[in-house]
Amino acid sequence: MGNEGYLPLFETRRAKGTVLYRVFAASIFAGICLIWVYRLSHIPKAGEDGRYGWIGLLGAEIWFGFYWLLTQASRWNRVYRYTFKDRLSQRYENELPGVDVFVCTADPTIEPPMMVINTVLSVMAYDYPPEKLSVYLSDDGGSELTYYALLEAAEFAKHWIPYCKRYKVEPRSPAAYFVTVSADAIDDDQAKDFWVTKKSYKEMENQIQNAVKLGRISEEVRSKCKGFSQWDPNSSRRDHDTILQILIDGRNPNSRDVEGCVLPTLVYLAREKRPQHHHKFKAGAMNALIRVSSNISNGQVILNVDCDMYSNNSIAIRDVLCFFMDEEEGQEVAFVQFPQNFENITKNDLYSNSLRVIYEVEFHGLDGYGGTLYVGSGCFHRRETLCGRKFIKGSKIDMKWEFSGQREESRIHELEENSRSLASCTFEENTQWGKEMGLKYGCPVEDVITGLSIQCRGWKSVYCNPSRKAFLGVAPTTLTQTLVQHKRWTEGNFQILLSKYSPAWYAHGKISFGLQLGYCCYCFWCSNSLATLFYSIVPSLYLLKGISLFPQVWSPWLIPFAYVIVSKYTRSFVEFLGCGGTILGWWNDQRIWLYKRTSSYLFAFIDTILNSLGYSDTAFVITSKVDDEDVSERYKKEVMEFGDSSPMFTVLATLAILNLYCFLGFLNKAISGEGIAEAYEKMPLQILLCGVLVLLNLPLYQALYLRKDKGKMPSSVAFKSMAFAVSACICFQYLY
Ligand SMILES: O=c1ccn([C@@H]2O[C@H](COP(=O)(O)OP(=O)(O)O[C@H]3O[C@H](CO)[C@@H](O)[C@H](O)[C@H]3O)[C@@H](O)[C@H]2O)c(=O)[nH]1
Ligand SMILES: [Mn+2]
Repeated sequence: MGNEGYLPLFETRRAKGTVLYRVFAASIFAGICLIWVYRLSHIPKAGEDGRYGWIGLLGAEIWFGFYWLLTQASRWNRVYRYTFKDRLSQRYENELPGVDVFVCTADPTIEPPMMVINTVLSVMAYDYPPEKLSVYLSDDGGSELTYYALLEAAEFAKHWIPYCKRYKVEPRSPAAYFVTVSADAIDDDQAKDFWVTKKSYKEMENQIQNAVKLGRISEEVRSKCKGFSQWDPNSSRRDHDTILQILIDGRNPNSRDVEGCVLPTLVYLAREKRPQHHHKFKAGAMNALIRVSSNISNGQVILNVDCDMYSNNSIAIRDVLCFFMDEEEGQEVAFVQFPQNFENITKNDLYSNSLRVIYEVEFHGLDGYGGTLYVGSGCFHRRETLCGRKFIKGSKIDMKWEFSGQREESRIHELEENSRSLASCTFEENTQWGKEMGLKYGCPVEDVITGLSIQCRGWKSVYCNPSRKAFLGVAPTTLTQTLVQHKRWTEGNFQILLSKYSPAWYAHGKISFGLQLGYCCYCFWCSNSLATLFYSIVPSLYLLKGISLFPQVWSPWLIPFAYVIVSKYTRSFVEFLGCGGTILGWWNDQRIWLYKRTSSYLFAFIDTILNSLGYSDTAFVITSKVDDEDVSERYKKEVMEFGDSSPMFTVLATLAILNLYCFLGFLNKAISGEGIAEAYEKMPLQILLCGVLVLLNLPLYQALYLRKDKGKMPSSVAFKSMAFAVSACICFQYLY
């Protein structure tokens, strides 16, 4: 428009102190270069001690230096976004677009129906015109229990939504609301409604929990609702017809809440599943939802949330529309991603699952280069760009909502019937779905690759991180779950690097160079495993043998090492605290950093290679959102959980024991031989490295040797890893 006096709907501000940061980063890079020079110029000659170790370290340090450069892309140019929601209301309140919310669930045992409907209720209660809001629940578990819970939720919504709107409550997930808000803090005029609403919530909860305990739907309930007839006795989770029901039709004049206001549309969908057709995990579910919703509500904006990520901020949609509807810059924005925050993080974030630095620093950095990653839950898309539309400068996507009339109850059945085929197994055959349209198939991080392809078509994205968190989810609460989740992400990211859409080459020239580096930073996660493994094994073995691989105390070459180590860790420490972490949290983060690189990333690396050779299939292991009581007790006390015989633990324990053996062996030799001080002068950094590895592993030694509870390391893992570690040390000591 370029009109005068134009007031934008959002504003972008650069982070302060970038110049200072850049100077600091340049100085670290100078240190890294000196380390490379040192390594290259001091390679031991053939036949001298430590030649192979040295060359290996050279490789590792070149890798780390290169990777460090990649990570700079996400710090170089950080930006923050601020929206003007009042201007949005002033200009567009009557023309706001339709918004379709997709909630995904896949398994009623690890994603309990109560959790699912709380998420559904939280998004139904968005501060948004209800006739423009539609909520779709995709149930890949095809579960009668989830369906039943949704039926109950549709009833409860008639009380819950008016309650939320009248008293402007936050958060709007009833479960979260009733635990965070105490009755004493409620005004007298609200108190009565509070108790009535709470009571009806509890009643609903009871009904649903009883059904869950029973494991099936009682005949009495079944006979009350004809929807259950869609489950025939022969159908199973992996083999059933499309189940689709419009529980509330927002366009039906009769669907009203207790105060007579219109309700948002609510739809249950379990797409068709057949054993002979691959269902493509979450991407498949999302694509079915895109089609089905286009027939029912066809909102121009699509929000996806996982079933555990309830809306914690009822005005988040308005934040998003400030980006989409801004007259000058809005037309190039394809999606708006919110950070994923979690409500079950403990004080010191034992498993480092809050991903603090990624969401508080790195994504702001990527945003400065034209867009953040699409990371699934908490992302708003324009329907058209998600369906494959290319960006053309000057062409506009109209967001205005057009009211298409009311719909009588009799027509709902017809609508359900003709929507059903859109979710069938065969619908996508010979179409572009999963390729150019919708979410892409074949990658366990369907979101990241889809977002990248959208950006490669010329679109930008926005990272929106307001101070009131827009979504809160459930993070893994055991070490295994954490490592498995990271393995899936790492594997997916690595596949993207090797795919047609590789940010390393395909994206070149299509997205900005900074963003390209930013993507590479995540896509190269798994390549870190080899360098990290080398660094955490070989220097320790050489320490045991008394061979130095780093500069000695009085050598000037120690200075670049010391500078890089101190400045890099100081930055990381300050950054971590700045993102709201604790000191112990930072220490835990270092441990998980090590564990991820030496197990998740390693397994992801191996699997991706096997996969590309055709030996294995990619899977999507769903993260469990429930725990046994004693597991969650330990989680709350921040005691690490090792009670699982995962092969990842064997690797971790082997490394931990190896380092302990080397460290103790070295101490023993030094004390009885040349003395600690002399050994320290000769090998300061190796002692430091091995010592830190031992310190980081303290909880693991405890789990191996001291703990008695169920979270201790299983004896089979302990036995195997002892045998591996000790034999490796002995072989190295005597044979090499
Ligand atoms: O066949 C499937 C498998 C999973 N899901 C759903 O996908 C979501 C994500 O699964 P979860 O096990 O919770 O994975 P997370 O690692 O926690 O999820 C992150 O990573 C995923 C990609 O790996 C993204 O899709 C998610 O949005 C993002 O939050 C859940 O709602 C599931 O119900 C399906 O709908 N169908
Ligand atoms: Mn999840």
